[in-house]
Amino acid sequence: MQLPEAFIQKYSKLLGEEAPAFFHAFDEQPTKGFRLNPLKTHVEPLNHAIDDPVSYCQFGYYGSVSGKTIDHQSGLIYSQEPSAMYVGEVAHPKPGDRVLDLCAAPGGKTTHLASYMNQQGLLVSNEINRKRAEILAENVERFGLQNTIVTNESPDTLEKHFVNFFDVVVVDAPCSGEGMFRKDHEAMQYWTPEYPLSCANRQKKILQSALQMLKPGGRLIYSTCTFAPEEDEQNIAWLLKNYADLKIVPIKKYPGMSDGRPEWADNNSELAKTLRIFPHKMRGEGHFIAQLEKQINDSNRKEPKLQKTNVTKQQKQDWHKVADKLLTNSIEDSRLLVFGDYLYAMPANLPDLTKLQVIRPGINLGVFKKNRFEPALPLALAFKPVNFQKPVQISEEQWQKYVHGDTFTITKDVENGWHVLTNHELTIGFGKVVNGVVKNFYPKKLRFEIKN
Ligand SMILES: C[S@@+](CC[C@H](N)C(=O)[O-])C[C@H]1O[C@@H](n2cnc3c(N)ncnc32)[C@H](O)[C@@H]1O
Repeated sequence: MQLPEAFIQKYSKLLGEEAPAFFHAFDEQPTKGFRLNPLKTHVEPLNHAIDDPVSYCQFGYYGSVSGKTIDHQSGLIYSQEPSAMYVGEVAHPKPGDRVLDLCAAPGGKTTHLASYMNQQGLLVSNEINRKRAEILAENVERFGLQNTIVTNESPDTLEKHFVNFFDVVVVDAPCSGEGMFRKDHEAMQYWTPEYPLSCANRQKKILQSALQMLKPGGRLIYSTCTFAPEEDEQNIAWLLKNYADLKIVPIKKYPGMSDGRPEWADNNSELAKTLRIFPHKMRGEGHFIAQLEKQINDSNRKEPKLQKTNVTKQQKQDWHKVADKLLTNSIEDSRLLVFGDYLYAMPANLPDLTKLQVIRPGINLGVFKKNRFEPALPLALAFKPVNFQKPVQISEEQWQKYVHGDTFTITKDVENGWHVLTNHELTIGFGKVVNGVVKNFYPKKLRFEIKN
């Protein structure tokens, strides 16, 4: 790969003897990987081998993902570059925690963080870019997350709503993406010698907001997929100088992982506790990770007002008419929230969202049409087959028709009405059965064709 000349000069100087091996790694194939979704691992993948685990990630495997498979469509797997998997592993929130993923699209870290939370607590997954936030919401829904809301805010707006609120904040920062060069050659086109510094300034602003939202005793996980010291050790050095209440928490280093480089910042030896993944030392594209803790102080912590349900009597009736026949356990009415024509189930104890741009305030349960309610795909994906009454098992051939948007026939003894469709013990979506024909409600924008 033809790396920019200034890049070669910079890293020759920084890495010395190690530099040739580092540059050589850019000519190797990128490393691919995926994580299994523990919310759905009552079954093994159908279409992907899990014989090459990533040693440092509980859910991670090496291998590439095919999107047009039951594994992917059902949310059983999520494609993620292996070194990025260590960010979620370091963050490792507990069920019940309040967690913020501040720069979240397309959702690699969010889905990973949720994997430890077992649908409990609250995960706020935020993305500043609207289009990317919509893709993030799609991935959150595919993964079946019940405790996650997706917001589309700038960090400085978000910070006003969640002061000292979160147990864990992840800042997977927009960066100069030097670790992406091998995977995405275009990333190199943006690179100039000045680019890392301009990214570092933007990252400092994001970090300032992140710290406002972190509660005393909480942890901040900062990561980038770049090698640039300006965005990595130098930003952490800046934090330590400017925030007396922050301390670095060491990160466990697996074979091949490297210490952060104090000499690439202000020589503060604490910076060695941060972590670097280099592509010439491990099977991965490269990452920088730092973990910091906000010391306990006596700052005032005011609990925010909670979001109240706003569903009308008629809407409640329309929802229950469908839900009572579809679900084995009901969703509490106090969690129902209407946004436009859509009905959502909020996570428990959700703070008031009135002034925020919200893409998804919880599970999208469905849409109110004139005098009726139509269940939506995310409701099917958020639960297991056992959580639905009378699930209908479909074959792989029927699944292919379903994801293509076609109607298909099933045995005539299946009752008319809404049914969750399953394959291989995984929920796939909803179909409306009318006299042995399954009407297709798979969202148009997600449809795809399998060419045999
Ligand atoms: C490295 S990507 C995040 C990847 C994501 N965490 C994942 O694992 O899938 C950084 C994200 O930050 C967003 N971003 C860009 N400028 C931002 C800003 N000023 N504040 C917050 N986020 C920003 C980008 O749109 C991008 O989606």
